[in-house]
Amino acid sequence: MAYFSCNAESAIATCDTYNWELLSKKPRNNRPSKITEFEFSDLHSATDGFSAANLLGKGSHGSVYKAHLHHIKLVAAVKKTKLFHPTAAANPADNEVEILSRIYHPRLVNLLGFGVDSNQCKLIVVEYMPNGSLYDSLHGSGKPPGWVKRTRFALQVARAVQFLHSSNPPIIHRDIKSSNVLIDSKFNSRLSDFGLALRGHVEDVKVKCTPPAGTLGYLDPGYLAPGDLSTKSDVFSFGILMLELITGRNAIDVNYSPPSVVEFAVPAIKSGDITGICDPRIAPPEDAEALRRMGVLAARCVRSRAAKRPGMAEVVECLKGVYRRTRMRPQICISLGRRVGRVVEDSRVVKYEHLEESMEIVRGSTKMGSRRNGKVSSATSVGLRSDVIGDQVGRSKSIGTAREIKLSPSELINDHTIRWRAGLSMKMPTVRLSKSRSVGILQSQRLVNDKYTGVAEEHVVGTRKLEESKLLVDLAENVKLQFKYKGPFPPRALGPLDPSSRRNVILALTVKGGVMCITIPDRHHQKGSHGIG
Ligand SMILES: Nc1ncnc2c1ncn2[C@@H]1O[C@H](COP(=O)(O)OP(=O)(O)OP(=O)(O)O)[C@@H](O)[C@H]1O
Repeated sequence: MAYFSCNAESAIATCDTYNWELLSKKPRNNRPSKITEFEFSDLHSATDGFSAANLLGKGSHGSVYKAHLHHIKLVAAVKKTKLFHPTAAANPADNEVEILSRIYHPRLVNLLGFGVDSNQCKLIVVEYMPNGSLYDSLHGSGKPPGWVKRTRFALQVARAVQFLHSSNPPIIHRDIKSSNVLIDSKFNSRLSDFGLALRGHVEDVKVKCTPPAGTLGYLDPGYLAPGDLSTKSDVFSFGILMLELITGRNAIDVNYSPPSVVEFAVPAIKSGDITGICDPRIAPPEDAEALRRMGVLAARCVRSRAAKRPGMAEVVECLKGVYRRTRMRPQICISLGRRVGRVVEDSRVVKYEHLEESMEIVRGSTKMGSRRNGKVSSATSVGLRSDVIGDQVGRSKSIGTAREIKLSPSELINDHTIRWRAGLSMKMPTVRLSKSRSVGILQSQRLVNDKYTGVAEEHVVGTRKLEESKLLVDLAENVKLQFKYKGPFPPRALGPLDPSSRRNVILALTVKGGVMCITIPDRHHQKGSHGIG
């Protein structure tokens, strides 16, 4: 193709199978559609002549415009790149198209097509990301994201980087930073900007001969010469991004001393003072352990010796656990009359690891007969915070005998509906507990997340006094949670499982065939205001 004959690199690309996807009928790499070569006139009219109204932003390699491609019913982003000297060693636009045309991943800002203008400037057409960048989200004037969102963003970016590193040959992004992480319409993060990316093995001539590049603050300090490059340079940049997520600080911010986020955060992480460096604009996470793990992981990623940094597969695994823990609070769990062992075995249990961990805590603590089979089952209060109750009871110890209390049906239960409510300023999802005997978890936060991403992380503030007559749980942001179930009426209420724990109220309600346990972690503990009946 003439498009790639403008410089040496492109010529190689032409000989290589760069354009296979343009030519092949069936898209590969799970790409939903094949890459299109757009007419300039189409892109021109789609962007209203690259008008200022459609300008999305400017980068070092060009300007990005929103494009309404009516003829194919698509909104896209068009990167209008600067004119590069034909003899320049590497044109980022060519490079970006070359690499993106070979890959597709849901956590990347994927290539849709390309074009060229009358000056032979490349036009790169990529998926449109309507919710700005992670940089904007963290450092802009809007409400900063909470911990659930932050850990999810981290995990999603990690997955994207892992995908790149595990490609054959590997792709090293070389410019991982929060402004290159864009947020899509479903508030998922996507890695973008492949202008500096290198595809090849470290021993390949191209990789060995390309001078170091990246963004100050994110750049691996050990990457001083072409030969120093490895996937671990991306790991370093990703570690900075994680520190940015934890602290809410820029990679380098001269308004602080020390200006480097590494120097600010890593000593504190090493000394165990993770909460001391948390973004002060948001409340600390429910699960300090999750944050500690993320902090330790970030500190490992930014180690000065590349060999000591973890690989992205390990990073992803660790972040999966972190995300899982973070989003488990608050949670509402149901165990319908099953033995603990079966719960653990049940592959449908979404939060397997967490379940197992939590069940360790309560094993044998609250035995009650299952109506279904008459066997003794454990009431699995899944999701107990080991950091909250661990000190008192230990992981595998009993947390006490359930005490029966009476809750007034008139106030607590209304037409088989159990309500927790505070001020009602927004509509919340209703969770139906099915009669099915399968074991599952309903997470209020998850459900809320999906629909109300803007308030995802600040739902549970804590428990109020759980009186005989009413159950009132205040939720931040004036959130109401409402759960419906089709159990016997009225349900029998038990709790708390651990009367000595002043920081959790655990309510167990018998429902048909088993027990529903609800754990409400208390973040804003008020002394003396707890206890039941
Ligand atoms: N696919 C997209 N959808 C929506 N907006 C985008 C898209 N790609 C880029 N942008 C916007 O355009 C801006 C410029 O993007 P670009 O990738 O050219 O540069 P950058 O990454 O911000 O900076 P640099 O090129 O110096 O690394 C971004 O900050 C972003 O706001």
